[in-house]
Amino acid sequence: MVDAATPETSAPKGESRAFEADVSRLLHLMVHSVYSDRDIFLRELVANGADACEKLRTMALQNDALLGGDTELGVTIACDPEGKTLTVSDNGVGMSHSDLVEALGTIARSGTRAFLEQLGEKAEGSNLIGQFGVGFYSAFMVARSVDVLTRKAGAAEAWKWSSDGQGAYTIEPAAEADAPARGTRVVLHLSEGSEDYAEPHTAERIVRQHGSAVPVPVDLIEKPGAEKRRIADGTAIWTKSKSDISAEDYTSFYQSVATQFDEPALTIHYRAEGRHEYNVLAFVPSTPPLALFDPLRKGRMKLYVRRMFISDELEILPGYLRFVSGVVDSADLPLNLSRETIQDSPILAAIRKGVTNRVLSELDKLADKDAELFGKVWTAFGPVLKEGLYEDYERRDALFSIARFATSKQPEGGRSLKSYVAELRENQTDIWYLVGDDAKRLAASPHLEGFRARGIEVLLLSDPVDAFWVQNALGYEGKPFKSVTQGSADIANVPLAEGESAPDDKDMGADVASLLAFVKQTLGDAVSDVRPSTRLAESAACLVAGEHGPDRGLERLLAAHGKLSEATKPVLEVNPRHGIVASLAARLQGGGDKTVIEDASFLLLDQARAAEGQPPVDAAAFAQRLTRLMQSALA
Ligand SMILES: Nc1ncnc2c1ncn2[C@@H]1O[C@H](COP(=O)(O)OP(=O)(O)OP(=O)(O)O)[C@@H](O)[C@H]1O
Repeated sequence: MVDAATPETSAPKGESRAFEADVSRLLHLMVHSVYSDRDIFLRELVANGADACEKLRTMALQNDALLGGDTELGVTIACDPEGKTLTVSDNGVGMSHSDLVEALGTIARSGTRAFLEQLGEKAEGSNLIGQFGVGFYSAFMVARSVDVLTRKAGAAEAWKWSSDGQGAYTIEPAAEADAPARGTRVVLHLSEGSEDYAEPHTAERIVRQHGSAVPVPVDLIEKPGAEKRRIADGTAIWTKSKSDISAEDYTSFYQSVATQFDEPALTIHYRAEGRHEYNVLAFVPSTPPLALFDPLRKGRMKLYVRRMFISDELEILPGYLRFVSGVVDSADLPLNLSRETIQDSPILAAIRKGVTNRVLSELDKLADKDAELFGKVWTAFGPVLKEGLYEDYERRDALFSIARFATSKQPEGGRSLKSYVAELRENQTDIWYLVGDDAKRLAASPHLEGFRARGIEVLLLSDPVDAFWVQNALGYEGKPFKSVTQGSADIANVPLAEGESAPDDKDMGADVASLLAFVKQTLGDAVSDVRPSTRLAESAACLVAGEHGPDRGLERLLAAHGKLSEATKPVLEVNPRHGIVASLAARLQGGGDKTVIEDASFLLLDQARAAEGQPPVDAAAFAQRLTRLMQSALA
């Protein structure tokens, strides 16, 4: 919220200032934009005017003198086809000198920053503008120069900001005759080829398309001297009944409130009644918003109280639902509370709980009703929703119910835990999982062989957050989660699938047992143990974590983030029935030169690491060993 009447003590007279470097870059893009839907600039300016009105309305609750006699807040668009200008005015909160410098010389919006980052060094990405909208600066898509005349509510002085979008702008005191009594007037001197925007029917068309999104009335003045005509009534869409709202109205409101340009995948509109009354209109996008993985995890819900905008900074939905945008309008919250007091209010807590539960249950319903659409939502937001599995114990079951996974049987994803559990194999007591950072590598992991041979399905978890929730989740429907790379895999009781065979420790002859002892001695400190595996069918060896240490995938993740002071030593599991193992065991029994067996021991370890996407323990030694072995094989 803006501070109302900050006195401007030592504001300089006329001065020229350079734009922040990023603004210049952005403006360059705007001016040279080839983006075809330039209409968005008007929508951005009208939205800014409406925001300014709402800010003032909220501030006036504490200090009604700010409104003075001018209490009907709104936005006016004035066309001048002859003068080739288009003016968007509001009688909202206005800007002081420092507000101007801050707001119109730098980049404040996180969305705009993200847009620039997304663009990287490329300049040709200007078609992205349309997808994200870039606020005030989009005016330079159609204007060769822009004047902003503004007077902050309650202030005596007014300011004029001007720029041709070429790297600098000027600010000077506005002539009293030019200045609005309160609020902001943005005058666009239209550039060649954009003169059509000075035509009243163009402005009217654009506003009508998006009018239901604007929470204050919008008037049109068709030409200088003409009467105002109302073209949007400013009725808040969420207070209307569903039957009076068209799909287009919902979409355009969504696009404006979410600053997204896609269709919503899910629209949630309802009125909660009972102990607390509030209206909710919330949307799940169909494509991920920018800055989705911003560490601040800022939400996108706005709080209104009886149609009065209060804040878009309050946490209404938990961080893992930060992709949901929309509005909550409470009938019960007092209007004169500070943001901090509202944040702690029990009424907001009740709203938070109600809306969170509702969003999750609507997602669950969508999953039942339209699996394909839900699949898209899960692909876009699953990694974010899964953060809830880690941090929202209370709703873990609700989240488990909507979560979908890639599994060894269904690597393309979309498997629910419910269906996993419904198809457990005979004697299978656990939900098995494999964690890593690469879905493809997981699907090809040797750890899965023994599970495959027994028809046991394994969840393949490749999102960064997976390693964390799965470690402290108790289980699902009484079945614990168990890592296939940790501890001993007691799956021997699960019968083999038809035509499959898999090793078990009983398969191991005394010669293999001596080989494993030799390998262990050779590898020394590099491993904590070497033992026969029930996990493997085709591969010769794999690495697993001890029973109590972190899972292999989690350990790699912690190490990558510098969160592991000392790596634990893995266990090397060897397939006792593998051809290599049998030959090595025979060679060991036969006595003679042990170099080959030593080399092979290290190579077994290194190739098990490679299967996990890890480099060899010692790259130079690895190369020498491999060369020696190839030489003797080729000799
Ligand atoms: N008509 C106006 N009245 C008062 N302040 C304004 C007006 N237009 C712009 N501003 C100020 O300029 C800032 C930047 O505007 P811009 O449209 O670029 O982004 P934004 O409105 O903050 O972003 P968003 O659309 O995501 O809310 C605004 O936050 C506001 O402080």
